[in-house]
Amino acid sequence: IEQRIAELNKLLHEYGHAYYVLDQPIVADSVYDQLLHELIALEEANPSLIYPDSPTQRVGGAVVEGFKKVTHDFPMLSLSNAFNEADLREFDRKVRQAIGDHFSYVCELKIDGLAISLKYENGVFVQGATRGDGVVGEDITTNLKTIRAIPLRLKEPITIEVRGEAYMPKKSFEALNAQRADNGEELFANPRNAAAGSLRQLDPKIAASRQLSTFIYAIGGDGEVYGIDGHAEMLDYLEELGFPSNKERQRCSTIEEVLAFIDKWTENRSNLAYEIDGIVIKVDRYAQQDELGYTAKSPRWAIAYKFPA
Ligand SMILES: COc1nc2nc(N)nc(N)c2nc1C
Repeated sequence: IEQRIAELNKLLHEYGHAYYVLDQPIVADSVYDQLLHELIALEEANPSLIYPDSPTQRVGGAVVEGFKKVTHDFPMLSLSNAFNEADLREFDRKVRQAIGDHFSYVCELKIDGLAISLKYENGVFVQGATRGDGVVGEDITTNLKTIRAIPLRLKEPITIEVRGEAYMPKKSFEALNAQRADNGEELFANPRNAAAGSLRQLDPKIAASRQLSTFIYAIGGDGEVYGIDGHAEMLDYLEELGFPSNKERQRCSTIEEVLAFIDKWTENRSNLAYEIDGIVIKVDRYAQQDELGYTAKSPRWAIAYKFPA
């Protein structure tokens, strides 16, 4: 029995990662479901053999009375905004004034969801929180556990805090609103509101039914601690650990390349499976980010270009 339970945990972890994190299923849903039901049955008969990170534990949480407050170990940043080419060129001018011309940007899609922080101790997911005011957020661990793209255990037993965007894919949003229309319920205005509403549910079973996902885009604290000296490299490392990160990121050497990336996604964003509200541009290397530093509330080494509303 122990051996079969261990094998099922391993298989379901691998299949789940491929499907929910890499978006590259390796078995049919029916196979996954069949194995999951076998594990549920074995765990019911042998509760002492339930692994804490078993996929059956994702929707285990009881209904909570409310969400307790959490002070982030590392404050969650906010990005300054750019609305047009002139803003972007001004940002680029300031960067070059501070660190010269030998650097590259990393451009990423700005997912239209809500910011979350995930804490792992020795590789195990222990706490998840909303951004709140950047310093104090709300503990929504039980709801975040229901997001299959969030690994319950990392590939390495490390202690790390990561930040990302929780979001509702367009298809899930359309299905949810169709169902609400049938039930005569009020519709959600957009996927962002639907995602926020889902993660504020006191009953994790409701959050689990909303098919949310996430992309991880940063860590809390100092990347050099992990022997990594740039953001692009950090995103690759986070993927190796088992986190989902958005693959549409691109290194750009000049603001012209950044503008081209923005044009490309201004055109193509309707083809994405999720909504984006802009493009985030970051200076890649940590040493150069440190040189640029921060204003009172946001980094000088990054900017968020917002699409026209
Ligand atoms: C470094 O800080 C940040 N990085 C980000 N990256 C992406 N892709 N999207 C965001 N919304 C985002 N937000 C912040 C505060």
